[in-house]
Amino acid sequence: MKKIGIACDHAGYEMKEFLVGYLDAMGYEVLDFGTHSPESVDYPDYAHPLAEAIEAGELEQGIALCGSGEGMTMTLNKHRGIRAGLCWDAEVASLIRRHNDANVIVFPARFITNDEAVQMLEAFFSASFEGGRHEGRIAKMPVGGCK
Ligand SMILES: O=C(CO)[C@H](O)[C@H](O)[C@H](O)COP(=O)(O)O
Repeated sequence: MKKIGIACDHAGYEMKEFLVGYLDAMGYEVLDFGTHSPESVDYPDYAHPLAEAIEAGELEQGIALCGSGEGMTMTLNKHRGIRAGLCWDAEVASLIRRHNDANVIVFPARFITNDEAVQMLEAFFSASFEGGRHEGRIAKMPVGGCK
């Protein structure tokens, strides 16, 4: 069974709950890092634990959500072992796997529908890293990281 981590702030809470149900129905084992209510919280408090679990090898991939997706993406990408891509459509969701070997997909929950999120997730899960010319580009990414 494939294990997937998911994290959000209050702005992504409702969509996160929907996606947890969807992933469960699809047979994924879901590790839910919260948040667990619509009460206002700070997205880094949820982004860092998801990133750390991936870096520790507990998970291969994750999903993150906040209002615009930007705060989650910025925070996750401070981790050397994380390549998080903010997605607005299925083609980009596929490309972040195929070209960037992304290990986290991020959704702007206040700007997309649940159906759009599912379409992007399906594209993300069904794509694989193509390697080749993209290998060297990925190798040049890490600079420091805060974590
Ligand atoms: O980090 C963000 C923006 O880059 C997220 O979209 C947050 O969810 C958003 O800032 C939360 O906004 P709120 O007014 O505190 O609900």
